[in-house]
Amino acid sequence: MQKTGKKGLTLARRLYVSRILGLTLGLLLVSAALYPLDPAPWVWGFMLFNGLLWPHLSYWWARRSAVPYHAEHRNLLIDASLGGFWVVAMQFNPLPTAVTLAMMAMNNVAIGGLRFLLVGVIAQVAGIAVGTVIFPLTSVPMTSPAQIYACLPLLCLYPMALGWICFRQAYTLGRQKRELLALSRTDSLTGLLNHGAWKDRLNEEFQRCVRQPADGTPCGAIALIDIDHFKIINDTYGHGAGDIVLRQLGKLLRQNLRSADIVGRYGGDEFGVILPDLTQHNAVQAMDGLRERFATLSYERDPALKVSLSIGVAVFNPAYADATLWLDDADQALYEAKTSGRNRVICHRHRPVLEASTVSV
Ligand SMILES: Nc1nc2c(ncn2[C@@H]2O[C@H](COP(=O)(O)OP(=O)(O)OP(=O)(O)O)[C@@H](O)[C@H]2O)c(=O)[nH]1
Repeated sequence: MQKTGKKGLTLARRLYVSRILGLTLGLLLVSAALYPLDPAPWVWGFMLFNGLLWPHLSYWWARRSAVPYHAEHRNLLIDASLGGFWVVAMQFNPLPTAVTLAMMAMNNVAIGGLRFLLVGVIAQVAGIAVGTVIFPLTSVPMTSPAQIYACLPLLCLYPMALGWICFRQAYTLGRQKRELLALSRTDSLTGLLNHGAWKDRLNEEFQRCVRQPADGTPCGAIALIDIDHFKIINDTYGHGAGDIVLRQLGKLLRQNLRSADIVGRYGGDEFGVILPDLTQHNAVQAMDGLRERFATLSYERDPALKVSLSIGVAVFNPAYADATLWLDDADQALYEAKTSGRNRVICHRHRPVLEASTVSV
């Protein structure tokens, strides 16, 4: 993340490194091509400025500008036009010319796609036009063996560096995409799966149960958990205290269930749990253990606060056409738990399984 909030600072930093490398190696190539042409001293001076000072000056310029992103686009156009200029100064020496233009094209297409490639070509043509006025063509130079060697470092190292920069960028984007995906599936208050993500897992679990052979092995159960009189808790102790209760319940669920169990915040004060491979008896026992533990929790901020849970459980039934029917049965059991006095676990089939006062399965 950019701490300053300026758009394009990361791009400017990336270009700073690649510009230092590209122009330093380019300096070697241009010097080798210019040397036999015996250019004026100012040409050598300008070449040294372009190769050694321009990378730092352009970075400083981009950092100081209000929008470094735009400044870097301008800098890249200056790079391209200077490239055109040096091509003429080298009297279109074939290999240095081809390497210079190809490396710049690769740079521009990597930074701004085809559109920027085209704009870069126009800038190069402008640089060539200026160069032609200053350096009229006098010969048709051939590339000497020394000049071929002078081209090799740029030819070999620069594509590798640019490839590495692009790889790092793709890697960072991939990581950020994964982080965003995880965030989009997480409930920010409790850190559990959110409604949509939990329902996706329920559908997956339902499909697994449908595929499971009917050999008597239990497929599992789901539970809907609702905090009793949560509205009164909010009204009496404040919304902040209500949030603490929700977080406590999330923590209790995370810490007391198996790693295979899938917990999510279904919405408001309602939580969903998928309990793979458990029998009805075991699922109800696990939920009742949670209910009891939660009822004993105390709250530092509000010592008088006591909170209970109502829980509806439904085991998988092969007759279900889809996961919604499974969920409906758990919801119906939860409704029964609420209407029959709260603070209890009810398993679907309209039969009270566990109550606060009577623990029998
Ligand atoms: N503090 C807090 N409250 C929430 C949040 N999301 C929903 N609520 C509140 O949760 C309460 C849920 O209340 P109801 O659905 O009426 O249920 P209840 O008061 O628990 O009553 P019963 O379920 O019948 O026992 C509402 O007052 C919502 O405003 C949240 O993220 N934080």
